[in-house]
Order: sequence, then C-alpha cells, then structure tokens
Amino acid sequence: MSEGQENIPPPTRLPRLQTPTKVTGAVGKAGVGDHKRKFLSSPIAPPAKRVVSGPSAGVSDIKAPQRGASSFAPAPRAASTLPPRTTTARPETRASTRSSVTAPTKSSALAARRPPSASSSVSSSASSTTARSTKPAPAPTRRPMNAAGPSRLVAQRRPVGAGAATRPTKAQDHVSLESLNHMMEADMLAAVTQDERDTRKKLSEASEELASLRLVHARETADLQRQLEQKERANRNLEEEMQQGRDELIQEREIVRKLRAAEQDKHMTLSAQLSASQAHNSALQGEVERGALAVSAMQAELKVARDKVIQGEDEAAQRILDAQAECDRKVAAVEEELRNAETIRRKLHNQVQELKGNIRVFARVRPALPHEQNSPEGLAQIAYGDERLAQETGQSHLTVTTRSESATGKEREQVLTFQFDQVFQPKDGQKEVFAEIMMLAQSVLDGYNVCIFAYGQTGSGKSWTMEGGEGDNAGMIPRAIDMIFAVSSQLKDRGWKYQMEGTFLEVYNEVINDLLGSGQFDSKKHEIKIDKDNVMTVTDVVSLPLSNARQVSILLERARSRRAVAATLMNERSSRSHSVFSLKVKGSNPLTGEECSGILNLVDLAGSERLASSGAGANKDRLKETININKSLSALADVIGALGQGQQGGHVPYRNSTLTRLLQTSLSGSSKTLMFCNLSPLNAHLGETVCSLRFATKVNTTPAGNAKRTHGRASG
Ligand SMILES: Nc1ncnc2c1ncn2[C@@H]1O[C@H](COP(=O)(O)OP(=O)(O)OP(=O)(O)O)[C@@H](O)[C@H]1O
Repeated sequence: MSEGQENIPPPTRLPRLQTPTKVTGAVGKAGVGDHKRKFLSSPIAPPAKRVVSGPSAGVSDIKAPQRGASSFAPAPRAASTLPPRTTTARPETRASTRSSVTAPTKSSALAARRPPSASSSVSSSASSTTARSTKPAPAPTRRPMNAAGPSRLVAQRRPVGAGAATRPTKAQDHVSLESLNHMMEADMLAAVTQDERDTRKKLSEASEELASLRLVHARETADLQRQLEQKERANRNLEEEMQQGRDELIQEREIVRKLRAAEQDKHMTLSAQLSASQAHNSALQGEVERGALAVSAMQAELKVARDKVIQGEDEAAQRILDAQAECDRKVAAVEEELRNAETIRRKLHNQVQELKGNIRVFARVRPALPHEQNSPEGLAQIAYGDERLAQETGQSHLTVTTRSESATGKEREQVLTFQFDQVFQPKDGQKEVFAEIMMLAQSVLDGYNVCIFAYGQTGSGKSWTMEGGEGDNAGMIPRAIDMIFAVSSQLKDRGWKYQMEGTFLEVYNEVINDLLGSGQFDSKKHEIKIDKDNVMTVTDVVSLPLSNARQVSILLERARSRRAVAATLMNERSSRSHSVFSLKVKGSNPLTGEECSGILNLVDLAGSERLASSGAGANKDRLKETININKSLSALADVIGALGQGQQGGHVPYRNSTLTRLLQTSLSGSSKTLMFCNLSPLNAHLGETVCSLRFATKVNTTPAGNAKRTHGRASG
C-alpha cells in the first residue's frame, strides 16, 4: 500500500448508502411528535451528541440498523475514529472494540508497508474475501482465492505445471513458490488496489451524497425546528388560552354562584313580601266588604235624603215662585215710585232752574295765548271775586281796572265791578264750565226750550267755549249732546222714549244759510214761520234724525266746514256770522202716558267788536258784515231786555233781526236762556271787554220770568 492510499478507508467499511428520501419520507409521514421521537433515536441524531470524524462513520451509523452487524462489522479504522465516549461502553463492547482497534495499530500499519507475509496475505485475503462476499459479484478477472491460501494454490498448480514427469528440485520449488507467491501477492495487491480505488471513488460519491443529504437534512431539520417552535408557540398560546378560559370559567362559576345566592335571597324576600301582601289583601278584602256594607247603608240613607231633597226642592221652588211674584209686585211698586219720583225730580229740577233764573249770564275770561304772552300792552287788570262767597250767594263778581286820559290830560283810573251768575277764570277748563250748564241742557229732555249763547268780541273764545277742541277740550255743544243721549238712554228704563233731529243754520248778513245743505253754498231762500201753537219752522232746511252722539259730531263737522269764515284784522279765523245748532227732542212715556218736546239752541254769535276796531275801513262788504252783526246783537239785547222787563204779554222786538226772529220761540217765556260773555285777557282789548261786560250786565239784570214747559198727556 502506498502513502497516498493510507487515508483511504478500507472497502470493507464502506456502507451501502441509503437514499435520503427514506429518512425524509419517514419523517414526513410521521407527526411532529413522532418525528421528534424518531429523530432523537435515529442514528443521525444531532451532531452534538455524536462525534463523526469521517464520512465512513456517518455511513456506518446510517446503515448499521438496517444491515445488521454481520456484513458491516466495525472496521479498525472506523473504530479508532469513535469518540472517547464509546470507550465507556460495556466491558465486552470495550474488549471487542479494543481488539478491533489493535488491528490497525502502528505495527500493523508498518507491517502493511512491508511486503505482505503469507499470514498477512492470507489474513488480508481472508478479509478481502469476506469483504467481497458482501458485495456484488467481483470482476471476472479476479482469481478465485479463498481461505486455503497459497499452499493450496501450489498444490493445485503442481499437477498442472510439471506434471508427474518433471519434479522440480527443492530450491526450484522454493523459487517458483516464492515467485508464485509474489505473483499472487501482486495479483492480490492489484485486486485490492483496484477495489480500494473503486471503494474510494464510491466513498467520495457517498461523501458528497452524504454532504448533500446533511445539507438537506439540516434544512429540513431547521424547517422542522421552526415548525416545531411555531407549534410549541401555538401550543403555549393554546395552553394560555385554555388557562385563561379556565380562569374565566372559574369567574363565571363564581358569578353564577353569587347570582344564585342573590336570586335565592330575592326569592325569599319576594316570598316574604308576597306573604305580607296576601295578608294585607286579606285585610283589605275585609275592609272592602265592610265598606260595601257601609255603602249599601249610605245608599239607603242617600235615597231617603234624595227624597227629602226632592221634596225640599219642590217646596223651595214653590217658595221661590211666591217670592218671585212678591218681588215682581215690589218691583212694580218701586218702579211706580221711581216714576213718581222722576216726575217730582223734574218738577224740582225745573223749579231750581227757574229759581236760578231763566235768563242767566256767565262771564268767561280766556287765558292769554302763547303769542300774546309778550304783548307790549300786557294783560288787562282783571280781578275775580271770592269763589266761596260766590257759591254761597250764587253771584260772582269780576273787577276790571281801566286807565284813560281826561280832557285835562290827567290819567284817570276806573275800577269797574260786574256781577254775573258765574265767572270763569282763565284757569277753568271746559269740564268745569259744562258742570254749570249740564242741568240746564238736561231740561230739554223734560220738555223745556233751552237757548245757550256765546257772546263776545272776535277772538274772545266763543267758538272755543261752544265747540272746543278734541277730548278734554270738547266744548259745550258736544258735551251737551253726549249728556242728552246718555240721559235719554237711562230714562228708557223708566218708560221714556225719545226721538231727536237736528238742524244747523247760519245767519250771515241777515240771511239764513243751511249748513247741512247739499251744495257748498246755500242758494235757497229760507223763511221763518211760526204757527198758532207758537211752533217755529224754517222752510227748506235739512233736519237730520239723530240716534246717537256720533251722528251729531259728524253733523257738526259738516256744518263747520261750510261755515262762512272771513279774515279780519283781529282774528284770522274770525266768524262773521251767527251759527245756530238746534236739537229738537220729542219724548213719550207709554207707562205714564206723558209726552214732552223741547228744543236745545246752541248759538255761536258773530264777533261783537265795534265798527272802529273791526278793521272794516273802506271795505264795504266787511262794513256791511259789521253793521249787520251789531244790528242783530243789539236786537238780541233788546229782546232779552224786553223779556226781562216782564213784557211777555207786551211788545218784544223779535222782528228787528233775523237772529231774534229765529230764536223767538226759544227766547220767549217758555224757554231757559244762558249767555256766555267771553272776554279777552289782553289790555289791548280792554275797551271791547268793558263793552261786552256792559252788554252782558244788561242781559243779566233782566228779571227772571217763569219758564214754561211743553208738557202734557198723550192723547192715546
Ligand atoms: N278758554 C280757553 N282756553 C284756551 N284757549 C282758548 C280759550 N278760549 C279761546 N281760546 C283760544 O283763543 C283763540 C280764539 O278763540 P275763538 O276762536 O274761540 O274766538 P271766537 O270768539 O270764537 O272768535 P270769532 O268770533 O272770530 O269766531 C283760539 O285759538 C282759541 O283756541
């Protein structure tokens, strides 16, 4: 054997290689656990547990379990490569191992380098034969060599080569034997060498195959290891989940246990409550039964009471009927008394009015207007009498102080005192003024003729007093109308029914204009006629039936818009005509059979200023207006004066002016007359103020006559 061949393992130790698929297949078919189990017990266990120094050891380890120990007994070289751990095997194993190991010792190796001895050749031959016997059929060139050794070969050749005829000598025999041995050894060596080459080649292939198998195995092992780890992790997770589930199950069981305990407690509580409720129900049932008995008793009592009530109601109804009848009788008696009282009141009322005088005069001083506050001549010096004394005596005083220059140039101061039925100061409003005339106006409903004048110079406040402004500033006409309608409505309860109609006329330049006419200017000629019953009528004038105060206010507005107004120096709205509003009232009382009729005349006279201060000048129309105004006012004063002198039966100059003719029936003895003397507070108007006061005094000093009412029994 050469040096290069020493490391080549003997062919006898070459195992038969198994295909890797066998191992892989076994692992693949088994489960993870099985694989693990088989893996651990497999000859190709993890390298850490085995020390494999060469490919032969691995191969023998793989084949050993399958082929058994008979054909692959551990070779000396293979044994020498085993790790020390193998030497700690059982004694017999160690002995066999030692014996195996001693075979390829150094001496034996040296012996192998020497020419092989017969014994060694035989031994080698034997081992080779043994080795070959385990292999497939050797090459046909191999000579049959068995355990008989060279001696047998010599013995066999002897008859073949020399035959019986030629017997060699001892030396020749020795040489030929030796050469034969050499030849045999050479053959054997060649054969062995060839075997070793084949074996080495196969070993190399097997090593490569083993390396690839190991690689595959390592990969598979790594894969399996990963899978195993994954499985282990999954297993741990499953175990953790199982543990968690177990814990939850324990908790759930605990909750169920508590719930059952609570439910049991609740059940016991409810049972106790049910028992208590049942007991309570029983008690209530008893009470209900007792209540039902009580109700039955009460119903019986109620029935009795109802019967009593019905009987009482019948008796009460009868008593009510009796009382009602008695009441009706008493009401009728009271109403009769009231009617009698009303008649008495009317008589007394008119007696009072007559005592006050059928011709009365009220003086009224208006306040200074805003633009008059700074008048250069200032306010006139007017003084008023004591109001309390006036109420006691029924007469009021007004004092005017005048200053004038005498013919000698000396200033003369004159204090003039006038007495009237009432004096109203600038501070007195419309309401206070009307309070003094409302009883007079109401006399119309009692069948008396009433005539109220407003007299005074232009701008003294006549229109303000008679018509006034809005709301609280309403004058005597709207207030008197409202009151008459209100009182007539009240008198309905006492059986009185009233019919009213109104006319609104204007006397301008002694001509009568109908302020309720259809055209803007009245072109008709109106005549005043008085029949034998002393009833005065004006021809072709509109007389509007009036049923409420609202209609009257519309009538007044219509008349106001048609009234002739001319500008003068003293008042831009100065009225240059006399306006006469007449409200005719007819009343009847079917209960008493009484009838009555009266006329309320509310007269806003034209300005009374003297001709010199009227501003007429060369204006003929204005001059004519002033002359006619003064003429009519003078005639009025004459009439009132005549009436005051007691000339009722004598001559009264009614025909001296259209105004006095128009007011004849109202001014005659059957009427009540009131005159407002309106006065300006200005010093500049003091002269006209004194003239107005003197005119009013003339009217006021007229002795009062007895007013007559148009009153009688209804014919039917
Ligand atoms: N008592 C009063 N309180 C407040 N203002 C008044 C009063 N009297 C009159 N006036 C005012 O004085 C002014 C003149 O009054 P009014 O027009 O009534 O005078 P008149 O005498 O009717 O004049 P005419 O004769 O020209 O019609 C008006 O602006 C009116 O509002």
